[in-house]
Amino acid sequence: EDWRERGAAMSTRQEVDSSGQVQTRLVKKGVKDFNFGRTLGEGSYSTVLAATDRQNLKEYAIKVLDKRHIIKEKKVKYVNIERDTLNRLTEHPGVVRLYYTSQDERSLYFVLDLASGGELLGVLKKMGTFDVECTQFYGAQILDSVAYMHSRGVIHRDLKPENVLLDRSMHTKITDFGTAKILPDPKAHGAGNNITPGSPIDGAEEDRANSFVGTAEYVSPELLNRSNACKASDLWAFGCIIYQLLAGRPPFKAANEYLTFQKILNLEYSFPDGFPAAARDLVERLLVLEPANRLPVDHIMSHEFFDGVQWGKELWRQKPPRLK
Ligand SMILES: Nc1ncnc2c1ncn2[C@@H]1O[C@H](COP(=O)(O)OP(=O)(O)OP(=O)(O)O)[C@@H](O)[C@H]1O
Ligand SMILES: O=C(O)C[C@H](Cc1nc2cc(Cl)cc(Cl)c2[nH]1)c1ccc(Cl)cc1
Repeated sequence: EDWRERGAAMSTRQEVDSSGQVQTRLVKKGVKDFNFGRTLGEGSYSTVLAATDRQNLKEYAIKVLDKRHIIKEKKVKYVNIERDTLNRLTEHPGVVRLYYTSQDERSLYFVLDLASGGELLGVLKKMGTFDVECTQFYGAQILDSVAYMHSRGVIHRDLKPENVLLDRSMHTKITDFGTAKILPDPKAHGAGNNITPGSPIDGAEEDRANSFVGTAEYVSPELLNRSNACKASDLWAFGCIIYQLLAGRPPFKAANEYLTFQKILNLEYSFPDGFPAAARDLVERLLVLEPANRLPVDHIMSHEFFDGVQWGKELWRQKPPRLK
């Protein structure tokens, strides 16, 4: 049955019922069904541990959050947005998959895909810069994943090499959806309020979640001009990432956030000598102040810079180019 396919989330228990019959019950897995391993990393409100499912020996990443800390730091909204967003994005190889959530009296748990290759940022720092072939491949995987998110009505709002993880075969897995925006579903008119059941939030927290601004170097001008993020905001960040993979540094970087924001609003950046022409043309069509004038996803996919890239399933089956 389908629960076997979703094996990660369910396990069976043998129980004797009132008439003495042995019953096989389907129970949702708890964290006690896992052997916890090494710490993969720490966030401001979370610890991520490698864990092995004792039953099927599969490896996962489990993100553990302390309930008291989440509530004290007023992050309940973010945790529930992360859960709601990940629950909408389960059908793409380029997005970290959430198998299920769990909780006990002290903690919340996200049981996620394990991305054991670390962050793209780490690989880039080790390499210095990527060559065109690697930038094409990793750029294409990130773009394919962003296209999927947008098709599911999700804007990431904090795309950056730090949030692009790598799995064991060095394919990308985008993570960190706590600050994502879920666009109102055009079909479901007035379907209830948008408060997730079981999440005590107040208006101030709601406003904070909406007024979120991403990481300085990748934030789009419209977000700095106090207007809301749109899908094109993720494409601005994508342009910054393509530039950074080839140049080894993001296009807008200054001594402090305020000066970085000024550079963004004045579109103050330049290309290093030798920056490949096709990549330059693509970046120039993405780092555009007016969101509506940025290249849309399908035009990016057919841009000269991505000539030769096989989009769709093939992109996720092929061996990544060796990082040299
Ligand atoms: N699915 C995963 N597989 C492997 N490592 C992961 C996974 N998810 C997160 N990590 C690593 O664990 C660390 C903490 O991630 P987490 O999402 O908890 O916090 P963060 O978003 O990095 O930090 P902050 O909450 O301050 O933004 C990160 O450095 C990340 O590289
Ligand atoms: O079971 C679900 O999926 C819904 C719950 C909702 C939920 N219960 C919470 C309790 C606390 Cl104390 C804090 C938050 Cl953010 C809480 N969010 C939940 C549990 C675990 C996680 Cl990681 C996210 C959301």
